[in-house]
Order: sequence, then structure tokens, then C-alpha cells
Amino acid sequence: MVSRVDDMSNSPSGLILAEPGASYRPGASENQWVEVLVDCPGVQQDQQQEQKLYTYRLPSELDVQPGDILSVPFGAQQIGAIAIRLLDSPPPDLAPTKIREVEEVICSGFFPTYYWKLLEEVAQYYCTPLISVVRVALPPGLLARSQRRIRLKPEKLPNNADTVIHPAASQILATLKTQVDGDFSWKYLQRQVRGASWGLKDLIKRGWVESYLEHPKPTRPKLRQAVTLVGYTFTSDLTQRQQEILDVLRRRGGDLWLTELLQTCHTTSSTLKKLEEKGYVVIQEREILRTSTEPTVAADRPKALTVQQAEALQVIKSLDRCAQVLLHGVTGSGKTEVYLQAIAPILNQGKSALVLVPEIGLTPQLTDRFRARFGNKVNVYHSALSDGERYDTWRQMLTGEPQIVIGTRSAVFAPLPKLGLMVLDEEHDSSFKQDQFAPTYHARTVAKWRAQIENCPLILGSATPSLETWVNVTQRGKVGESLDWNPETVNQTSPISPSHYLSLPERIQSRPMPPVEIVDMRQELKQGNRSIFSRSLYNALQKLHSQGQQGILFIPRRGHSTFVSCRSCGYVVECPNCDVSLSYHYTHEGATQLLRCHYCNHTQLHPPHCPECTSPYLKFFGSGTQRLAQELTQQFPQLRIIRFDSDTTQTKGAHRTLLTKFAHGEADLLIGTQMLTKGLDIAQVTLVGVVSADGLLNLADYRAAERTFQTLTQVAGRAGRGDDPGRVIIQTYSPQHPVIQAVRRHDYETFAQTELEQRAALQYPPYGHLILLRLSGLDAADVENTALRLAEQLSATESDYEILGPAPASIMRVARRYRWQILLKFPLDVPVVLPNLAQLRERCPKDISLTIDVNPLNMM
Ligand SMILES: Nc1ncnc2c1ncn2[C@@H]1O[C@H](COP(=O)(O)OP(=O)(O)OP(=O)(O)O)[C@@H](O)[C@H]1O
Ligand SMILES: [Zn+2]
Ligand SMILES: [Zn+2]
Repeated sequence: MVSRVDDMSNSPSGLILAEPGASYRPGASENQWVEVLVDCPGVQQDQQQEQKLYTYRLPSELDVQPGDILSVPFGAQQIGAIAIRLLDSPPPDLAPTKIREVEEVICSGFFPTYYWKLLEEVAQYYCTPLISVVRVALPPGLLARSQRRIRLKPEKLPNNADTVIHPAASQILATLKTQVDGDFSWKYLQRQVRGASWGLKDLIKRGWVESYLEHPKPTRPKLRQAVTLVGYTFTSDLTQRQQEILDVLRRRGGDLWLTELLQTCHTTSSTLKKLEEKGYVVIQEREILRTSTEPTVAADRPKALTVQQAEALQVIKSLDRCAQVLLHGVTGSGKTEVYLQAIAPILNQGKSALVLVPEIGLTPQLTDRFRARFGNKVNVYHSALSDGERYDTWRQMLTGEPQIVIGTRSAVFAPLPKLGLMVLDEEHDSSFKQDQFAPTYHARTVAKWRAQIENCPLILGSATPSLETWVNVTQRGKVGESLDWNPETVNQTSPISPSHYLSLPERIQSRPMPPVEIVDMRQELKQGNRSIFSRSLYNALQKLHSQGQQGILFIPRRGHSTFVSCRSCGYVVECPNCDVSLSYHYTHEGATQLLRCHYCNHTQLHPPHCPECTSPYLKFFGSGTQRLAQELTQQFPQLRIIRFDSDTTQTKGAHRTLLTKFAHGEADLLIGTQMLTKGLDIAQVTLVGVVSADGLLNLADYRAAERTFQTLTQVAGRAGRGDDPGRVIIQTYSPQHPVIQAVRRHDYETFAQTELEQRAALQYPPYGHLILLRLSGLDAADVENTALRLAEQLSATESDYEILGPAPASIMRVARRYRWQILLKFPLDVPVVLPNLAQLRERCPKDISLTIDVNPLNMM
């Protein structure tokens, strides 16, 4: 096993690119084989959704490059495939005579070559087959959308054709002949003709028909009629009405959708037809891309920047190649405005920009701000889009037109040619990391590689930077070379990708940071207050309504807090599939009371009696958002409340609707979970209350402190963003906890320093590296034994890493699968030699799945 450090030192760019025998050189003539990804229903995937690559020979006349779409023989069929990489030699385990030839290149240059470098790098770093990366990167069903078609070769067809062949074949011929050009989709033929496959095989062998693949394009392009002004000099042959219509069209830029023009001018199609006949306009069908439609927003102009914003912008604008920027701006300091003004010149240079955000549904405001500034140059790309929308947005990117793509983590693979700038907003957010499925990539890490490969700057923005980023950008000298196992940091230390620390220490218009009051809930209890509201929070809520102000109440994410248990015997209702208690759900007055599992979504009715002892006192405990809402309605009947959590935001667009209502003052109080922490900018919010900080602090995870600091600081930052000053009340049972104290003082640096000392002492990231092996399977004993065996094998090899575990995962069973994990901890000061993870995977029995989580964020 080669160490990664060696790999990298051999590669002049510091990147791990190709494996031996593979090459990315475009058009290099020595490449005679190609590995392809086929994507058709007949190809089986194994349990881990991994699909193998197939090797084909390249005919000498074909010039194939990674990313080209090819037509290849597969079994009896001719199917579409994506060229993944070129090989100098055939795989040793394949007899050369068994390798079939690529038929043709259907579509070349579909992806730029560098794109494949990026995918390959992700696969290698995250110890996963390339194919799993390809699946994350490409829109679903890309190849399925390229259509296989069959056409007649009339010149080859003998007169007596029908008499000599299989009935299915003759039926295919007959069908083909009904069309002038003898051309049909294979799907159609299959529907029309029984045994079509046999028939086709025969016909192809005889050379009477051929099979080809049509270019990938939307199966049902949406067409819409557009009216375009062509004549500009109006003569006397126009009626006044016609003249008016032409004027409208001209004022609107000479181009409108037919329906729009009809509406605007209250006219009819026949009037427009007449104008067309006279040669003043043309009416044409135009393909519209199903890029997602969002409400239009009023246009807005660049704001005059504060001195600090201007300084930051100046540095960013001066960057014209790979560089990493940490834009560390306190909440409400106007980071978004800096992004906007940094992107404007990029578009003017004909380049595009990529903006990554944690969860798009939660940030309609951010998307709106971009739309207000850049109009239809903004495309949104994330997994909640329909397949059609994703596919079209994706094609829109490939056009190379200057644009801005805003998306969630997988958008880091957005195929934008001419990338001029990348932004990761809220870079500390853990949703940038994918942890349950391969590749277990972090979008920030991938963005750094991409910045280097495409030589463009990357801005990481946050009020609470991740400690990794903080250390990398501000203390590089101190941690030194030893972080170099991680290409992420190799990139930064190499001279071509300098990093910059830019700080926005003040809010816009020098608004003060809101004072943070910490309430000791133990004292409240001592003094006889058993309510979930401290007196301080109670009073603040009382005043809210009378003063016409708005507030936010935050309660850490649901979980065990809303379990249902029997007050007589202590029985707790648990999920039949997972080792967790079910959560109580009661959405509104009169709704059915449900119990739901937050891991597998098992849902059942709330039983009226305890299943153990039949006691009727089966009640839910804890304080989820629902309980909070009920409590509020009882104690503050005058307060209008909006619940903002995963129950109330399930439908498409619900986030936007609720936030808009709140922003328009239709409620006094917004209550919810972690969703509230992300980028909400509502000027009227003066009060932020944290019902309990303890659930965050006590997570069994070495990142609990960091996450708590980030979450509380972010949620506190929603207060006082407008003209009225804000205030924050945090309720906790651990008021002296250093994290709570740092939040109170808005003191990121002290928090970071204290936390980093602990990380260093324990060699946790960023002063060490972790790899988490997650095992799961249906049989408890199998999973445990496999975990033990793998751990034994790992410890048998000479190595510098520490093995923690194996141990059952903190929730041992999820969706009927038992879960165990092994944690590998690598120190920084020795060259890291990775264990042979591929080999471990092979040694894992088939029915046990192994996910290798490199630099895990979530240890649960
Ligand atoms: N130069 C400026 N002049 C006036 N208003 C500004 C300026 N820059 C930004 N703003 C406004 O200040 C508010 C806060 O800005 P923004 O939301 O970008 O802050 P942020 O740093 O992203 O905050 P957070 O990290 O809390 O989301 C917004 O309403 C924005 O429109
Ligand atoms: Zn009971
Ligand atoms: Zn479950």
C-alpha cells in the first residue's frame, strides 16, 4: 500500500490524480482502451449502489476523451455510456479478445476534462469507487434520457426479406416501413412487437437495420410561443391597435412570450397573426428550460459599502487565480453584499460563479437577493428539484453562458465551464458533509480542489468559522507541514493558493451586537419556577406583543426529547425498527396524535393505554417545538405563533411561505429548531430566546462544543438586525460552561483557542485525522463479528494510527440494521500510511455494508 504522502510528492501539482495506467491527456494516441459507465435498466447494481465500470477497446479512428458520451455494445444491445477514463493497457484480468469495441462517439465534449480530475480526486480521497462519485455529480437518469433508436437500412434490404425471418423480426420491419425514414424509438418497438429483442438481434445481424443513440436531450422539451419584433419602421398599413401592440413589444425589448403579449395588450392571436403576415413580427415556438421557477423579486442595486466591506471586496477583486479567502463577518455584517459585488465583475468577464449554501429551502432570502441583483442569470440547483428541472438546469450550465449557480453540497460538482469564483456561505455548516453514503465528501474540501484545478478563488464565509478553516487560514505557520496528509491543506500551503483572512467585525451601520443574557435554570427551579420559561424570558415574551415587536424562540433539534412514556410503569414507546424512542407529533388542535421515528420514519397512532400495564397515563415528555407551541398558547394567548420545523415545512415552498408571513408581521413569534439558525435576516426581530442550550452541549461527540457555539451564536445573531436593538436570552443548566460564556461575550477567538487546545491534547481534528468505518447489517451477531474481525486485521498491520473500537454506534439499530463502528485516529506528526481500505471492503461479507467516512463530522 502506497502512502498518500508519497503519491502527492510525486505529483508536481500536489494533487492525486490518476492511478497507474490511467491517463487524462486529451487525445493521446497511446490510449486504446476506455472504461465506461453504462446506465441502463438491465445493468445490475449491487447492494451499495455501486456499479462497475466496463472496459472497451477504442477503434483507432475514434478520438475519445473522458466525459464523452459513447454508444457501446452491451449484451445484445447497443447502449449509451459515459467514457470515464482512458487506459494504456487492458485490465490484466480480461482476455483482450473478450473486449468489445466502442461503436461511436455520440456526443463529445459534454464534460470538460478537468471535471473528471475532480471526480477522480474525490473518489481517491474518500476511498470510494469513482462510480459513486459520478452518481452524486451527475443529474439522475442522464443516460436514460439518451434514447435508443432503430432505423431501416433500405439499401441492404432484399426483396424477399419477410419470407426468411422470425415473425418478430418481420413485424419490426413492417413497423419501420410505415415511416418514410424507417426510424423508431426502441421503446416504441418493444411495446409494439412481442419478442422484439430476438427480432432485432436477427435484423442487426443481417445488417438490415441499425441501432443508434440519439443525443441526450430532454425527452419532452417544453415549447412555448414567443413573439419577436422584426420590422422597426412602421408604415401606414397599420391600424392604430396594431401600432400600439408593436409599441408595447418594442418597449419590452422586442421579445415577449405570446401569452404575455396577449395579456398585456388585451389582444387576440389573430391580430398578432396579421402582424406576422405583414412582416412586423415572427411568432415561433421556443424551447423553455424547466429551470425551477421561483417568484420574481423586485430588482435591487448594489449598496454603498461600509469601509470594512469595501476593504474585503477590494482584496477579493484583486484575486484572479486560485486562492482561499475566509470572510469572517459577525452576524449581520453584510457578507452577502460582499459576495454580490464580488460576483458582478466575474459575470462581466464572461465567467460564472458558484454559490454553495447549507440547505436551499431554508435560505429563500439569499436566493431572492441574488435574483434581485442578477435576475435570470441565477440558477438554483439542489436535490429537491424534480429530475426534469435538475436535468435542464444542468444543461443550462453546460451552455457556458455567464451565470450564477446557487446550490447545496452536490452543486459543488456543477459543470460550469469558465468558473470565476466560488463562495461557500456558512462554511461551518455540517450539511456540507455527506456522511451516510459514499462518497463521504465535504463540499468545502471538494471546492478547494476545484479552486485549484480551475484556478479560481474560493470565499469561505461565516460568522463562526469551522475550526479547520480558522486554523488553516490564520495559523498555518503554527501547525506547519504536518497537516499535509490532507490535500485540503496541501493546496493552501502551496504558493499558488494563498489564503486571506478578511474580517467584518461590526454589524452594518455600526449596530451593536445584541446583549446575551444567560439564565441559570437551576436557580429558577430553586425559587419555585417550574415552567419551561424563566422569569426573564416570560417577561420578555409578555412585552413582545404590546410593543409590536417580533421574536424567535429556538429549541434544539427534536430527538429523544419528545418521547412518550408511561407515568405508571415507565414503559417507553420505541420504534420497532430502530433503537430509539418514538417522537410525539401533534400538529394542530384536533389533529390525530401520532408517534414517529426520526430515523426510519415509522409512524403509528398514539396508543390510548400503556401497552405494558394498560395505564391511561401514557404521556409525552420533553419539550419539542409542539410542546413549546402548546405551552405558549396557554401562557400567552395573545401571541401569534408560527412553528418552523420539519413538520410544518414539508411541502414545497413552505419555508418561503412561513418566513414571508413572519416577515410581513403576520405573527409575533417564530419558534423552531436548527432551521432557524441559517441566514434569517428580518429587521423587526428584537428578541431571541433559547429555551434550552443543554441538549446541544451534551451531545456525545467531540464536536459538541464547536457545534453549540456555532448554533447559539448564529441564532443569537438573528436579533437586532434592524433599527431596534435586540436582546438574547439563553436558558441553561450549565451557565458557567466556557462555550456558553463565549457566546455571551460574542467571543469567537477565545472559544476557538480553548477548544483548539483540547483538540490538540487529544489529537482530534484539526490536529489529527479521523476515519470512521461504519458497518451495518440485518444480523446483530454478523455485524459485531465482522467489526471485531476488521479491527483485528487493522491492528495486525504495522501502523501509526490508533484504533478506537469497534463499538456499537450510539444508536445501535436504525431501520432494522445493526450498526457498529471503528474509528481510526491518525496523529499529525508522522506521515500517514492509510490501511488498505479497499481490501477491508472486500473482506466484508456481502450482506454487511461498510461505509468509509473520511474526516467524519457526525460520530453518531
Ligand atoms: N453596505 C450596506 N449598507 C446598508 N445595508 C447593508 C449593507 N450591506 C448589507 N446590508 C444589509 O444588512 C443586512 C445584513 O446583511 P447580511 O444578511 O448580508 O449579513 P450576513 O453577514 O450575511 O449575516 P448572517 O451571517 O447573520 O447571515 C441585510 O439586510 C443587508 O441587506
Ligand atoms: Zn405502563
Ligand atoms: Zn425507526
